[in-house]
Amino acid sequence: MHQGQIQMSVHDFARRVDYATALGLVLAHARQTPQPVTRVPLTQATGRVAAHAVQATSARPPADISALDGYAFAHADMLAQGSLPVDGRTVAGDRPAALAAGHARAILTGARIPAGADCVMAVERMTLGAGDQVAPATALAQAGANIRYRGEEFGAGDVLVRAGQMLDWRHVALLASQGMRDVAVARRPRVCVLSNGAELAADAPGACADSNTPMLAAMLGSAGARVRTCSVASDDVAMQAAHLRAACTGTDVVVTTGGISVGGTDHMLDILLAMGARIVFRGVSIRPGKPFTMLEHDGRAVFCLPGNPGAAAICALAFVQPYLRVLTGAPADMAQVSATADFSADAPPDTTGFIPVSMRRGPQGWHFVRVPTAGASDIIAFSRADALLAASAENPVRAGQVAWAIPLHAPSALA
Ligand SMILES: Nc1nc2c(c(=O)[nH]1)N[C@H]1C(S)=C(S)[C@@H](COP(=O)(O)OP(=O)(O)OC[C@H]3O[C@@H](n4cnc5c(N)ncnc54)[C@H](O)[C@@H]3O)O[C@H]1N2
Ligand code: MOO
Repeated sequence: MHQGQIQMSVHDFARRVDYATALGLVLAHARQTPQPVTRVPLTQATGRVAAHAVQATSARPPADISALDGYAFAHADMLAQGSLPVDGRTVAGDRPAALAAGHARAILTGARIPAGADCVMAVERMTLGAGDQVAPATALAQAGANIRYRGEEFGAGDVLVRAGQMLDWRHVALLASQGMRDVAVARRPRVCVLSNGAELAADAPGACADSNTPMLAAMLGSAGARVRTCSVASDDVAMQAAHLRAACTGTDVVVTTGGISVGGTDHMLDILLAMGARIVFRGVSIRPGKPFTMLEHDGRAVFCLPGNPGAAAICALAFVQPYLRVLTGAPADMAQVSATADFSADAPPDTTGFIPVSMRRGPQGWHFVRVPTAGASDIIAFSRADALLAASAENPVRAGQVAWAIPLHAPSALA
């Protein structure tokens, strides 16, 4: 279909944009479409993005406290008298009475320092003698020793979590230390992944298993999206249109794979245009992934990824993931990794080539090593690689020089 001259001007890739332009358009759209805010319990906050900055409501420690189990006393008294009688015991959670003049106080770790004391020594460094007198068994500690001072970690009003911070156990600990039980976060983007093509039917003569739907659900789900999927094992326009309309219902983002090139069964663009969608860009000068097309439908982003699984993965990593991050208020490129390239690569003019690389630790640090790939349909290259390097005429990869890459997995999975 659409073999005519006029039709081709909409459908072909003559007006494709370059990588930087496409990414800029993707991120600009995300910035003008912020996610609503919701509150989640701290136990469910990992992987969510803080909607606002959170400030400390109280200092930490909230008072001067003992770092040890031992005895608290006035340094000058111990220096003058050599030993001091013990006037009692203070434990964590107490509000201790002031130290009786010329006395020591038994004190436990985390307990408040009684007024009048300015030094703590560990119990194993002191001897307790007749008449409940304590004396240093070793050299007397310095004044101020073994006291954790009020606010030495942070003060009331200090920023504990920045807006846009991806939360994990570190922030959970900080917020819990303030008595907080929940936190305001951006709602998880609701994504529908829709694959299409008659070859996806199990009984098709040349059946092809749908790997794109599970792949993208896994990738975008681990990037924080709430993903639902739909596999349309047909090239029928009416059926695909019905599923695309359903995909748009109740979602923030729609991701399609397949049916976006210029073949006779590539219907995604026509269906979306008929639904009133607007083209943001049609095609990108990247390899693989050239047919990647972005539309906007009723305010939501619709990303049409090529059906070739390797190309679909690259477009999702390079564009959809940053989109989802920015949508939730997180920085777009928080996940880039750098290392020294151990190979050189140029890209054809006006094209950005994506190169899978593995990361190897050498005596001088980490290196990017090229992973062979069969191209746009290749998915095994990704499981042999750790990151994805972008090479262009302006930014060629040069052996011995530092390069930046999009990681394919969490750093803990590095061999
Ligand atoms: N005349 C031109 N033809 C093509 C061009 C071009 O510029 N001019 N671009 C080529 C490029 S580059 C790509 S990439 C493909 C993209 O085509 P589509 O996005 O329309 O994808 P399909 O044709 O539907 O499928 C391509 C390929 O991928 C397999 N596939 C599809 N869906 C899935 C899935 N869910 N899971 C696994 N594999 C899937 C499908 O069987 C095909 O082998 O267009 C070129 N053509
Ligand atoms: O750009 Mo296609 O995605 O190379 O096969």
